[in-house]
Amino acid sequence: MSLCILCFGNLVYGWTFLVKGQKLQNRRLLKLPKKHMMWLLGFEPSIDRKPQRRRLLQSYAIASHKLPLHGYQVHRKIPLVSSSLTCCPKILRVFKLEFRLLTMASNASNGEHKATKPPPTPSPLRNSKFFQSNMRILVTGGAGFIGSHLVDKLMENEKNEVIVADNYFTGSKDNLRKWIGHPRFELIRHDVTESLLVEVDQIYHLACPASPIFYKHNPVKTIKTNVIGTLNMLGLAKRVGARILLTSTSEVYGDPLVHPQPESYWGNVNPIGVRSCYDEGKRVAETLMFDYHRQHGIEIRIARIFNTYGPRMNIDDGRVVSNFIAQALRDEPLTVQAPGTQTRSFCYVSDMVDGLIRLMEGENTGPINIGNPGEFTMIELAETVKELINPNIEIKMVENTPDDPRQRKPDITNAKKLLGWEPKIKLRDGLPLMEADFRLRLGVAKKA
Ligand SMILES: O=c1ccn([C@@H]2O[C@H](COP(=O)(O)OP(=O)(O)O[C@H]3OC[C@@H](O)[C@H](O)[C@H]3O)[C@@H](O)[C@H]2O)c(=O)[nH]1
Repeated sequence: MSLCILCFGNLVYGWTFLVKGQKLQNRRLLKLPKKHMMWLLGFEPSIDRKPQRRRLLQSYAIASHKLPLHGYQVHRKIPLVSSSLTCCPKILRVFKLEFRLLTMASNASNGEHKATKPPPTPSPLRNSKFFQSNMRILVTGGAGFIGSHLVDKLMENEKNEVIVADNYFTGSKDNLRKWIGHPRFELIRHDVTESLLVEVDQIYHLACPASPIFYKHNPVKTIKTNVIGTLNMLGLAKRVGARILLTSTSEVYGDPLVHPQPESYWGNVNPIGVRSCYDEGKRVAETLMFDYHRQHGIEIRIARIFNTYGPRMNIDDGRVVSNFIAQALRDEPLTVQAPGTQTRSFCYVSDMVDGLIRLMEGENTGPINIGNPGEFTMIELAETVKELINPNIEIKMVENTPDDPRQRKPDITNAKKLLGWEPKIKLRDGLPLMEADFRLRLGVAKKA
């Protein structure tokens, strides 16, 4: 592999990698400190203002003789192996990153899903930030249940700056109160169905109501959020050259006929049902992600999230775990929706966040299932909540809603193999952690 750099004075205008006969080119303005330029060129850069001489003499190219040099002069060859660049680690970092971005276009990133273009050039800001090893990260839906836990984890890294965009439809500022005012944190009231202009390196795109009662409340808005919201975030990723992760859902499998569900299963979804604003919406969002990847080279990641629970879920969120815990604490009957034999697999939120970050940081586009394969019927879940939280409570069978999936369990072979991820927290250990948070928020003390 060899590298050709076009530069003038201490400004680099672009570079070309030659790998196995293939050229990977990028145009990018990069200002390097003089000492780095000297190291690259092997002599001190000088600027000659006369245009012809500028082209012939002072526009230096460092290249293999195999590369067409567009009329630039060859000064020396640099084989791009670590040993030749280790003396200048900052430059090595920039070109390694650049090389990774460019090879993405030529390598198959997900089996047959090949990008036809290299990823868009990251903003100059991102470039300079790599010298400080900083990442500016946008989390849409960051005031929500999973989003706020993700923000906590990202903020633990002192090199991250986090921007949250949330319209507070289901999220709450309260979930982020410990970060408000922090110099590395910014909170914007923003609806993703409108475009957003920010300079970021990574986008975690979570924004969308996730509880069936909320997403069915305004289905047109839900599908707009999934389709227009994802289009807007992909447009942003394209403009600033950011990597984008979509939190898709196990609902893309609909009422699955394959059990457990591997990522290769195409699903069994009702396209005109009451849940389709969400499940079909997320399916379109996945399509958009892959089309932007194939057509524009955008770096994408897709997580298919299975049922998740933990502290900060909305108390009256309507989902089964939050419902059962709130009911148990309020001494109300646990409402099992008929027939009660339908199954779900519940993942504790810290495991979920860990999986999302691994996916973002790794090299696989996905889609990858992130969920806990421990599978329970709703009757079993009610009995567990009763046993752990309130043994005197009644379990009551109530009517179900249309199109409720009868079974759901993730096949996490890919997550284990590709991300080295698997959940650590069992349902019986996670429920008491959520109970403690609900007790605090409901003001219900534990009986002695
Ligand atoms: O009070 C209740 C609430 C729900 N249920 C049952 O519990 C099961 C789970 O329902 P939930 O509302 O918690 O969530 P669902 O599994 O239907 O949807 C979820 O799927 C995965 C995620 O992407 C989403 O967060 C959410 O859409 C359903 O079978 C439902 O009928 C009850 O038995 N009692």
